[in-house]
Amino acid sequence: MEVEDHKEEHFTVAVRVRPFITREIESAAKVGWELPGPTSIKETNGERMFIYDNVFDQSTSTQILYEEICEKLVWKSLEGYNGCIFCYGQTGSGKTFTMQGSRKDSPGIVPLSIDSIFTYIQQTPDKSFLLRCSYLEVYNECVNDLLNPSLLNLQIQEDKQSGVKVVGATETVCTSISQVNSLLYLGETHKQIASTNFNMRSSRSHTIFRMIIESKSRSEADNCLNVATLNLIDLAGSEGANVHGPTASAHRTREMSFINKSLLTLSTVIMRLSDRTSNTPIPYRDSKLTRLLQPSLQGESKVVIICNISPSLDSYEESLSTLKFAQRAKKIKQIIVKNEIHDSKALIVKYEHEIKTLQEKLRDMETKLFEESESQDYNDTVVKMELKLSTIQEEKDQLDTKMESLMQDKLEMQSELERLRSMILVSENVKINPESNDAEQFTENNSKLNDRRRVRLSVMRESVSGSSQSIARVSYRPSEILLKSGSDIESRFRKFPTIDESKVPDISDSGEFRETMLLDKLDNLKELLESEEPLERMSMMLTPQDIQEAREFIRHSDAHEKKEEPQIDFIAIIQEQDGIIQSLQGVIEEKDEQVALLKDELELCRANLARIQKQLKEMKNK
Ligand SMILES: Nc1ncnc2c1ncn2[C@@H]1O[C@H](COP(=O)(O)OP(=O)(O)OP(=O)(O)O)[C@@H](O)[C@H]1O
Repeated sequence: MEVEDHKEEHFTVAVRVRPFITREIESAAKVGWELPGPTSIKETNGERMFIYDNVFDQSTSTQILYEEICEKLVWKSLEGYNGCIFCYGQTGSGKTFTMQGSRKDSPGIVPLSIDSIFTYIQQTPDKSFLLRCSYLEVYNECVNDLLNPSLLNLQIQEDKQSGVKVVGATETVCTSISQVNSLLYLGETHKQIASTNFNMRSSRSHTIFRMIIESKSRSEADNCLNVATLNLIDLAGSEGANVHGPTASAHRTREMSFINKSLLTLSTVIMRLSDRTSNTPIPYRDSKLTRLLQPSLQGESKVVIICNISPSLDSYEESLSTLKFAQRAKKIKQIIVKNEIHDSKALIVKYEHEIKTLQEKLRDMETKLFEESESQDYNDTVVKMELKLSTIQEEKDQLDTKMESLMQDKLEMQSELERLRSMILVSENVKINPESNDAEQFTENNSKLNDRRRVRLSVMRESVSGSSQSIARVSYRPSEILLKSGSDIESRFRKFPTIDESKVPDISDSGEFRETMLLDKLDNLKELLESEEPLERMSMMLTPQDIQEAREFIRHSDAHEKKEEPQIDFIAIIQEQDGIIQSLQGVIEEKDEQVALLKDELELCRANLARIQKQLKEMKNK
């Protein structure tokens, strides 16, 4: 603690005379006091005159009063000096009007102080502040929390370090004027108010709005911290028996006796403090009010007392008593000290430390997030998955197309089968007469077929000798199969012996070929059905064209050699092909599942990436 200039200071004491109110005007009350100057007040019907720091007449607004005697004290509290402002006076003399006022028409000292505090903070960029507010009332000698009505009869504790403290009282950290005003409003709703003969809205309790102001230089070099308490007190008014009339309830009488007792104790404390020659103990502990005011009254605070009086002669005695109280208070001197703290117990230091730690954590997290979002691995994974997805999608599309064409082929084969069946029936039952017209027709067809056979053989030979790059159909020898495929399938079948063209028998003369060609193809087809590769299996499928060609070829040879056409099991072929179609459907379904899974995974990856980027962006904005 540091003594400011080591100078003694008096309490600042001012008197405020309110205007006549309706009740007084109606009773044609006479003026009891006149104001000869800005610091003096004199009896209208006598010689008594009192001098104070300020005397405010009926026309002075609370704003002027505040600027004259309160503003400096509030500023001082922001520099680390405790401050206490309270209004004293008889009931209905204007204490609440002066302390609270009305926000709209005539703001009181409390809202004006709050404005000053925030203006000061705004205009002091080299310091940081922390503001905590509490709002208490002393009602019937019980300390109640006005910010939490369930907290009643709180205990007052006193220790050397933290001074007088109300245990468990709500302390709210406030960061804006509107937040403090909300607290005030909340407190007002819980305050004890009743209607009396003197005041429609009479305060039945003493209320203490307390702000604890921590302030600290923002310079690293200066680690000194100031903590000040600003108490803004609206006392209940002293009351005579006439305040409630002869029919006063026990409840009101009890309230009145508590109010008067505590005010009397305050009066005694002020009297003892003003008489420095006396060694009599000061009875702070005789009332809750004086216990709470003790730190301010015994020398730790700058104090401003506003004594409110009615101008009416009818209230002369009460006003005189108030003026005498003010006169005693005026004599009190004290050495004001600035509260400087050099340890880290203050909340602002604790919070600053927490902020620093959190900022460091945030920076770490930001770096991690940045690294992760920038990580090649992560992006690679996304790219790889996208690629995989598109490959599988392509494969699936390819399979879909093949599937469609297979289905089409199957339909054609079925219709061909029907046609062939009818033809087989005809050839079995009907003997062909070579002399007939039919035979002529047959011979003509036969020669056309032989032409086709020759063309076909030359294509086959060309293919086998490698002159054709894209082989539509490859025939190695009669027992080999007919293939339609791409180069991979082609190479797969290069395992078959390479053909020696000179040894290729004349197809037209080969009776074996006619019978075995389709059967071989069927055998190969069966063998390849075991294959793992659906595309290869599919490529081995017989097309209706294959079947028709083979059929015609066989029929022609049979006719030529006058042999019976071999019975080819087309139903078996279709069934085999159905098997392939089914297995293909299975593969397509698998692919569908894979695509769906990959899409989900990719979505997740993208969502994660978006989330990380968003977090990063928010952190950067902060
Ligand atoms: N300076 C003033 N100008 C105009 N009206 C005032 C002034 N002071 C007080 N009044 C009016 O006088 C009445 C009583 O004032 P107020 O309630 O502030 O008295 P009080 O001292 O707080 O009374 P109590 O001790 O019973 O609570 C109110 O109607 C208030 O509006």
